[in-house]
Order: sequence, then C-alpha cells, then structure tokens
Amino acid sequence: MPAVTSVRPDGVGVITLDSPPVNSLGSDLVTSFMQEFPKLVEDPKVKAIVVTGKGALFCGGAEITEFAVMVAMGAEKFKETNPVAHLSKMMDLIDASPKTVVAALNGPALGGGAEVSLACHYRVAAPKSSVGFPEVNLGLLPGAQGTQRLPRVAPLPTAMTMILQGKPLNAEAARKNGIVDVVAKGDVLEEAAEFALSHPPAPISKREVPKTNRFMVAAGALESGLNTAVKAAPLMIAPRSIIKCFEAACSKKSFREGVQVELEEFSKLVFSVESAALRHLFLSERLAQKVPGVNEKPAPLKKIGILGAGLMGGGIAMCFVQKGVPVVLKDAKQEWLDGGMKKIVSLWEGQLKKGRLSKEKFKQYMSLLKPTLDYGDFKDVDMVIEAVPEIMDLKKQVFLDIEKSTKPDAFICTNTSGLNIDDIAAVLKDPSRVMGTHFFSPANVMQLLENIRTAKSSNRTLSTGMAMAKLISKKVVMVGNCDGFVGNRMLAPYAGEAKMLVEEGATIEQIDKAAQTFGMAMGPMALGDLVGLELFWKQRQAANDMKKQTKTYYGPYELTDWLCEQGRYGLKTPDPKIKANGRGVFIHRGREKFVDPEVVAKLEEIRKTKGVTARPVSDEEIVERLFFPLINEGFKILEEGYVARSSDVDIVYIYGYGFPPSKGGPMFFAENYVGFKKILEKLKIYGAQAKERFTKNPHYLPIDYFEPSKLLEACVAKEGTKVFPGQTLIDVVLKDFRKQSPGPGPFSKL
Ligand SMILES: C[C@H](O)CC(=O)SCCNC(=O)CCNC(=O)[C@H](O)C(C)(C)COP(=O)(O)OP(=O)(O)OC[C@H]1O[C@@H](n2cnc3c(N)ncnc32)[C@H](O)[C@@H]1OP(=O)(O)O
Repeated sequence: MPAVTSVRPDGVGVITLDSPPVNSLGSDLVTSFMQEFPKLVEDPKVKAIVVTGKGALFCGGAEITEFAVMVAMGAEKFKETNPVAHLSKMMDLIDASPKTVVAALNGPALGGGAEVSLACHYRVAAPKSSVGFPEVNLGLLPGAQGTQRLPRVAPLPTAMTMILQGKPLNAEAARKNGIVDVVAKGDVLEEAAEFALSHPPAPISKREVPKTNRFMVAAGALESGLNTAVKAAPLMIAPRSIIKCFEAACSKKSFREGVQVELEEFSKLVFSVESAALRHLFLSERLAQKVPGVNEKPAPLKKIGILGAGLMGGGIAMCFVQKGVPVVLKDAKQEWLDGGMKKIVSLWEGQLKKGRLSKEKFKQYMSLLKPTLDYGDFKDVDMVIEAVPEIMDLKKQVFLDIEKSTKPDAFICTNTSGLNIDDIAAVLKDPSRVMGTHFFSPANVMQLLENIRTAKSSNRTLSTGMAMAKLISKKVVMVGNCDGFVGNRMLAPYAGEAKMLVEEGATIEQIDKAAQTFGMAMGPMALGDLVGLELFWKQRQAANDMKKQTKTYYGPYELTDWLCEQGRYGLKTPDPKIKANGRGVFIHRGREKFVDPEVVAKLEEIRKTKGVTARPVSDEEIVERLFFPLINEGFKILEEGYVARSSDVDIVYIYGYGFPPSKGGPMFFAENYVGFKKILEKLKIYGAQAKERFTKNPHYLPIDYFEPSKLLEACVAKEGTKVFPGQTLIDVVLKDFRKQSPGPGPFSKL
C-alpha cells in the first residue's frame, strides 16, 4: 500500500508515503494518495493531517523511470494522460484541504517530494532533513507547482539557486529562508502533529508573491541568474524554461496561470533529448554498481594500506581518510614519503584556510593517516592499493612484498592505467585476491574509478572492490582486463586523430575549441599536457618500439617524441627559464596557456619532412574524426565483452574524461544524437582516406580504429527498432550479438 493512513488518539490523521527505496511518486503512490487523503479529510474524527515519509527519506521526487514511458507514449497521448498533471492534482488536493495539513519532513524532500511539502500548509522538519529541487540535473524543472510555490515563501535569490542550480538547503537554512516553519527539537512526527492542531489551514497558493521578489524580477535578477546557470552549463536547456516559470510566478499572473506555464515548459523539457540524456545518466550510474555475476557480500574495509606516496597514492589515501577510514601510507624512501605527506597536508591546510575544513576534521584526518616505510604496518589492513610507477617488474616485485606482509585474505589492488593485471597477479600464490583500480588523477578530485576484474579475481574481491568505490563516493564501473581498459582504449583513437588533424592543417587551438564547443571539459591537446605526454612515450620506449601503433597509442609520434625528448611533458614540467608553470604542446602560465611558436615551427618542419601540405580543416570534420572512432572503439569493447553494457561506457566518459552530460555519454550520443548509419558511413570515408595516406606516404603507419565494429554494423541493421522505454538499442542488439558470437572479455558469457 504506497500511501498508508492512520488516525492518532489526538485526532491527527497521518498519511505516510511508503514506496521503497525512496518513496518516489510513481503512479501507484499518487493514485493511492489521492484515494486515501480525502478519506482523512472526510473523517470526522480527524482534526488535522500530517504527511510524512517512511524510512530515511520524506520523498525522492517523481518516479524518474516513468518519464521514459511518458515520452514513448508520444506528445499527443502525453497531453491526455500527463502523469505530471496528475501529480499536480495531488498538490491541489492537499492545498485545498479544509483541515490543516503539515508536512513532517523525516528526511530529504526532493523534487516532487519538495513540491508535496510545499503543497502542505506548513512544514516541520527533522534537523537532518533537507529540501531540494534537483530536477535541473535531469534536464527538467519542478513540474508539480514548485516553481510557483517556492517564490511565494522564499527570497528569489534562494529560489533561483535551488531550482536553477539544484542546490538543496538543510533544515535550518530552509527555515531561515521561509521554506520550513519549524525545525523539530525532538520527534518530528509528534511536533508536526502538535503544530497541525494549533494552526489554521494556510495554503501557499493563496499567498501573494512577496513584493521584494517582484522588485527583483523587475530589476533584472532573473537574467543574471540565467547567465550564471548558462555559464556553468552552457548546453543545458532547462534554465531558460525555469526563468519563464519564475517570470510567471512574479508577474501579475494568477497562481493557476503560473502553474499552466510551468506545465507547458515541463512538457517541452521532458521530451528533449538533453533530458533523456541526463535521466539516462542518473539511472546508468546506479546500474553500473550492479555487476553481472558479482553477488557475494562485500568484506568490511576497516583499514587500508596504500603503497606509493606519489601524486596518485597520496590522492587515493586522501579519499579514504576523508571518509573516516584509517590509512597506512607506505613508500620506499623517507624523502618520497615526506614529499607525499607534505603535499597531502598542504591540500588539507588549504581547505582549512578557505574555511572548507574545520580544525577538528583536520586533526581527525591527520590522526587517521599513518606514514610508514615498514611493510610490517600492512599486517592488519583489509586492502592494499599499490600505486607505484607503471613498470611491470616493479609492480610484480611489490606484489610479492605485499603478499608477505598482509593477512592472506587482504585484497590487493593495483592502480594502473594500462598494464596487464593478470600478468601482475600471476606472481601471487592466490591471484583471486587481486583486482585493478584505475583511479584518475588527481584521485582525490576526479569522480571516476574503473575497477578491473582479472580472469581470476574472486567474486568477493570484486564485490568488495565495488563497495570500496561506494565507500569513497566514486562513480564506479567494472571493466575487463583489455589494453587501456575502457577509458584509455577509447581515448587512443581520439588522441591519435587529434594529432593527425594537426598535421593535416588544423591548428592546435582549433582542435581544442571544436572539442570544447562540442561540450568536452577540455580539448585533446590540453588533455595531453594535463595527463603528461611522457606516459605513452615511456611505454613505447619500454616496449622497444617507438613507432608501433597500439590499443593505447595511435597517431603520428614525431611531435610528441620531440617534446618528450626535451623533457616537455606538459603541465607537470615547469620551465624556470620562461617562468611558465608548465611546458608541453602549450606554455602554461597559471590558468592561462598559449601555443608555443616553437611547436608551430616544429610542426611545419614535420609536415615538410613528410611531404604534407597544410589544408583548411572544418570544425565538423574535427568533431567527426575525434568522436566517431572513439565511439567505434566503444562498440568494439562491448562486442569483445570487456564491459557489461553501453551505459557503463557512458559513465566512464562523462566522469573520467569530461564528456558533456547533456549528450549522455558517447554511446548514448551515437544512438540518440547522430544515428548508427551516419557513424558507419563516416568511418568508412575517413578510414579510406587514412588507408590512402598510409599506402602513399611511407611516413604514416596503418591504423585500425576506423575499421567498423561488427556490433555497430549490427546496430545499423536494426536502426529504428523500438525498444522498451529506458533501454538502449545497442544493449538489445548486444544481447543477441553475444549469444551468437561471444567475445574474449569476461562479460561476454554473463
Ligand atoms: C515533477 C517533479 O518536479 C519532477 C521530479 O521530481 S524529478 C525527480 C527529482 N528527484 C531527484 O532527482 C532525486 C533523485 N534521487 C537522488 O538524488 C537519490 O537517489 C536520493 C538522494 C533520493 C537517495 O540517494 P541514495 O540513498 O544514495 O540512494 P540511490 O542509490 O541514489 O537510490 C536508491 C534507488 O532509488 C532509485 N531512485 C532514487 N530516486 C528515484 C526517483 N526519483 N525515481 C526513481 N527511482 C529513484 C535509484 O535509481 C536507486 O535504484 P536501485 O536501487 O535500483 O539502484
């Protein structure tokens, strides 16, 4: 029963939203509420009503999965059966109650949940509860009267921040801003009941918008709010619609007319591809935590050992300590350990200075972090994450050392961006304890974690690895052990094409600008400087083949080699001579960067040697050549079975590589923005050009990333086929594909 009612001895009727896990307002709950609520209104024993939520939340908002169903119904059907209009009716029902209705906020009230609370006449909140409107993160706006009710109780700047930026307020802040009437001192339900019995009905819909809010709108506050929101997320379309709703609320329009504007704007947004992309992202993040075949209970992680106090190891250590987990941080030399600790402490001190960290927390962090040179300190850790340099023999050696110094059931993770983890694990007596963890740098900041399963990782190792990611609040995806895993393998053709386009005549700035206009957080050339140009240069040196095209390195190598030979690795190599912060393709000064004329001259020289005449390259060509081979590689990883589903690839790219969320990730983008057929056609065209280049010009090497994926071809054949709302066609095709021709990866047969 999704809405459960009871009548207390004091005559307060309680209606509880009871729809686990988050009491989302699915059609069942709304229908049940609309049946049960009038019974309380009509019951002569009931003097007043309290609305509350079961469990830890008041309500997590509208049922997100139902939006895809609405969209699948089509615009015409949507008009007739619009479930958000239905939800809006639920608000009217509460609002119109002749008996006082109080929301007892037992926990967070989000989106539609916050709207339910505002439809109630008053709000009494538990201290740990909060009120928020995260709809904008889904490309939506509050569609059940929230845009009209909030500016009637809260100052406009607060309302704008909450709805335009999706920032929630805690109970006390909500009280200060007029959204909550009382923060409970004791039992929230008791206090809400008491409040309900002693206050008359007072629906927000009947209130005038405060004059200050009207003045602020007249003075242009909405435009500046919009500018801030657009600057933060230029590709989002929801903020413009939100502004229209605020305009309606603060104009001479009636509450009802405002609600109508809101409904129209909401309906437009829910059908937009941007909203579909962001909803896909929300659900995909949660789906990624469910790894096929991994079902054992994770082991508790009470203490962690980190090996290597460098940039990566230090960042990983911070992640655990900041969640209250004790860490032993070990390195081989005192100076390395001191350097690592100094960096960590200076980061925390910086936060302390900015007021983002309290003194108590700082002290707590310091007490949880133990630097050591002694492997003996690993004796009681539950997991070791090694983050020593990417040298196979070194990794194997430290694995043996870890094995000697840890409990036999401690998990051992190797942090690598590309080494073969099966090979590393093979040195141990029990390789089932091992999995890979590919953290992104800086590990304490970047959200993504690629967990890598080896052929021998045990079920418990994998489930504990996933729990570990949750513990430190990472967006996690489990992938198989292929070259470059998912992220770097897909990045290789992207980076390769960027270098190729530059040789053909596009400028370095043009490449990055085109990628950023597409929505990437940064362009491929700047990314190379950030990650460090020496990474793959050293890997190629170690492999004794500087010209080999691999799954992790493609494209012309002359410019990169020239830069690396001079020690110009990118941002991390300062050049005191020119007082720059770093030198790679760009010269970096603070946050500014510019292309070094020496690099441009070197490029000219390389072109001359190779007999290449620079030509103008269009932005359209840049975007297609950067992203289509990257997407093609994503299809290949899926068809080979190195990742469970297409949405996992999307998560990797959005949280690890700055792919624009409003495009839903590369695989969502392929299916919903471009279409499989166009991608296939373009791959063939650019592939033929690349082949010609390599056959005619001995300076170029053959590349395979334009070779179309078989899964992509299978998707082209099925393009246009309808799938269940919320499913992707790629995954539907993939299921059959894997049955017919399972690949070598671990997910092929799961
Ligand atoms: C008309 C209206 O104005 C429009 C709207 O209301 S749109 C919806 C607005 N609400 C939101 O965006 C809130 C989304 N939810 C959240 O932020 C978080 O889930 C939360 C803070 C509520 C709880 O977080 P947490 O405890 O970490 O649990 P979390 O793992 O995220 O969610 C638990 C489960 O509930 C599901 N869920 C959460 N909110 C949901 C929602 N609004 N609809 C459907 N499912 C939801 C998750 O998908 C997950 O499902 P799973 O168990 O199958 O993986």
